[in-house]
Amino acid sequence: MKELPGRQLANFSSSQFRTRLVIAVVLLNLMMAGLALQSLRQGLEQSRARAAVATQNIAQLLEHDIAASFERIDLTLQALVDDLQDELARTRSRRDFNSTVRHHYSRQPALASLIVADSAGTIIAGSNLYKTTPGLLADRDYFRRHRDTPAAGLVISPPLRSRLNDEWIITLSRRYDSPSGGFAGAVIASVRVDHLRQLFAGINLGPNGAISLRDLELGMVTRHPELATPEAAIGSRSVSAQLREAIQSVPTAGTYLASTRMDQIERTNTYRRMANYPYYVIVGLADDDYLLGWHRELLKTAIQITAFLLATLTMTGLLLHAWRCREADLSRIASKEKEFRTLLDTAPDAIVIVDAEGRINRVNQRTLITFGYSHDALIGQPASLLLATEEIDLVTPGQAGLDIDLWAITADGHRFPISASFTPIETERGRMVTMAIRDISERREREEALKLASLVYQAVGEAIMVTDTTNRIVAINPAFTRLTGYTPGEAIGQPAGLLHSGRHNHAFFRAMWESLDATGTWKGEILNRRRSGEVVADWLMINTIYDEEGQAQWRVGMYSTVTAQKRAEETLWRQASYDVLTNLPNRRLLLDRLQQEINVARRSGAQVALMLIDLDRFKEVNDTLGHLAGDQLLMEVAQRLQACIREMDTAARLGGDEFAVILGGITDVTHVEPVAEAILRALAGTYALKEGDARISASIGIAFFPSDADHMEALFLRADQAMYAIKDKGRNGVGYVKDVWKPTLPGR
Ligand SMILES: Nc1nc2c(ncn2[C@@H]2O[C@H](COP(=O)(O)OP(=O)(O)OP(=O)(O)O)[C@@H](O)[C@H]2O)c(=O)[nH]1
Repeated sequence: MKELPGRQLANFSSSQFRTRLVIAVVLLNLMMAGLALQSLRQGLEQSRARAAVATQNIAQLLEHDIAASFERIDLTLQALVDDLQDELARTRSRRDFNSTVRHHYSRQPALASLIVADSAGTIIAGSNLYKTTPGLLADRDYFRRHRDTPAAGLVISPPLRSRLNDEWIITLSRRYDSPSGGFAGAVIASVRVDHLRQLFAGINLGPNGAISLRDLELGMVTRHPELATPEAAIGSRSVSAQLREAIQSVPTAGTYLASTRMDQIERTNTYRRMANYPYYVIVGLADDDYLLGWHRELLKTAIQITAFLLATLTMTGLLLHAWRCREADLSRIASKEKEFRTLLDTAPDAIVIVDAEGRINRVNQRTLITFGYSHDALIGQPASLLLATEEIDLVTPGQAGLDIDLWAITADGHRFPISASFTPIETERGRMVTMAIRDISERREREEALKLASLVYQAVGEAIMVTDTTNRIVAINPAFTRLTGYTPGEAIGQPAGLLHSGRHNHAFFRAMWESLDATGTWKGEILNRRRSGEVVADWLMINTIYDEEGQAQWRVGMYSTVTAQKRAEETLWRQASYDVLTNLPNRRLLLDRLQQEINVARRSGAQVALMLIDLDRFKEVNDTLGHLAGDQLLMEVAQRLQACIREMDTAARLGGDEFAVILGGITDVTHVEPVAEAILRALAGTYALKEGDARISASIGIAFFPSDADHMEALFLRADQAMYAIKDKGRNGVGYVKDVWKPTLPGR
């Protein structure tokens, strides 16, 4: 048989599929994660780039602001210097410059103070109240610089503690000269460091942003936000290594990433050295602030990636489950297909499945063996190829469901009879017809043989009766009707005992059945009763027909009439076996039957009872009523005896006034005594003889085989002894062996 496509699908390795699926899902997830990471990295870089640009812009802006502010202050200082020098040239004397100073100071709101010192460093004019302590500023670096270097120009100090109010300030100062050109003093503008810090505070750099202003030695000038740490103190040169490296490589401006020692916050920083002033402006945006959006993006991406992972895992799980279900289905289909193929191939019939076009779609092994084709040679061929009968139409629906005897033809042209049955089946490929073909050659031969046998059976001269296992008549032939007078209607269904004459005892039939059971045959003479009532001796031969399991199925009895010779033999036999006076079996036949019963009892385990019966004082009958009366009484005794026993039991006359009875097949010895008592009673009744009434009694001795004796002669002896014991006791009674004979087993 060809394999179905389902089997090929089932062969596709499921572990291969699972591995590929898992690899694909893992790769897909890795790809998604890679893309997401790439996008995040780009986002991070863009954010950093934007932060760098923002800090650069702010640093530039601040530089301009501070420079503009310092320039304005310088212009004020220069204007004040001009005014002072003009005044000194004009008056050649020192005068009160306070009004001039305050005039200029009022135009500079950024200034903490504006003061004028003379050549000794003593403040001589000021925007605010000032100390007139002589030489108060003489030790200031910027003052000494102006005094010693006429061309010093604008001098900007590092952060200082104001000697006027102790505030942190930086000073911008210029020298002014006397009309002779000598050093006359300095004008000094103070800017509160805190003022600069407030300038920085006005710029929004986020919660963690920072701006600082440092001098060229990187000493802290001011910082926003303020910190109380030593690193953030004015003058502190504690800066990150990254800043030092960046300034070393590019002193003018640059951007770097670092976390400061003072607050440990990671920032993108831009430093910028001011063009005309000794300061670095450093602007830092905290990563946490400017990456807030990126962090949200990161979270969103992580959620998306996780969702994608879960979705793909779920999909994979569902797919694997579906695959497993499909595999289970395929395996079920494959198993069904295997079952189906096994069924087909082990079927005793050739089975051919024919499609709607009448072409062979599928066949079993038996078809190939029966028709002698190869599988491939049959598939696709018209189904009529197998049939020798042309007119059968396999396709027409009406033909399906049909059982019909046809002729088939093998590959080598051999024709043989078949029984074909057509059954329609609906398949996914449309309606098909299953054709089950059975080779009936043997059946045909058997039928022919039976037909012949039947003819013989009908025509034969011997009477034949067939019985079944229940011993009922199932068939008779015309010769049987001629012989017995029974028609088939009267005989068939009746027990075989229909023919019994009642002349045979139990032992006769038992022997017959034993022979039939052992050998299947029996033959002998049997007294049969005709339909007319006449009893006739027939010669019967019985044979047994067995079924395939060896069990008896039929018994065939053949009857033939007993011939004259057989009749003569029968007469002789009767004379030798029966008592002439009483017509009871004589001693010889009795011994025969006793032996038969003993044989049966040996096999069956039952008991046999032998009764010896002797009439009491019979001589007196002879003596008083005459010998004929004695004969008559003996005949009457015979009849009374027979009336007391069953048909299968035997009553015999041994001679004189001695009789015997055999009771066979005894399973319970207590059943024997009532029979013996009945015989006693029957024989004791009055005998109405021609010569007058007579009364006698009898003495009975009973012995059992095998309990009293293990063979016939001994059995006889024991019964005789039991009988004589009764005679001795006074007659008219029943005696048993056990009463007279104490068993001395085994030598009884
Ligand atoms: N009428 C007739 N008598 C016979 C026949 N055969 C034997 N007898 C007689 O039967 C008698 C048998 O007698 P026994 O059995 O010896 O004695 P009994 O009178 O029966 O006494 P017990 O047996 O001792 O009770 C004898 O007289 C025989 O002659 C027969 O065929 N016909």
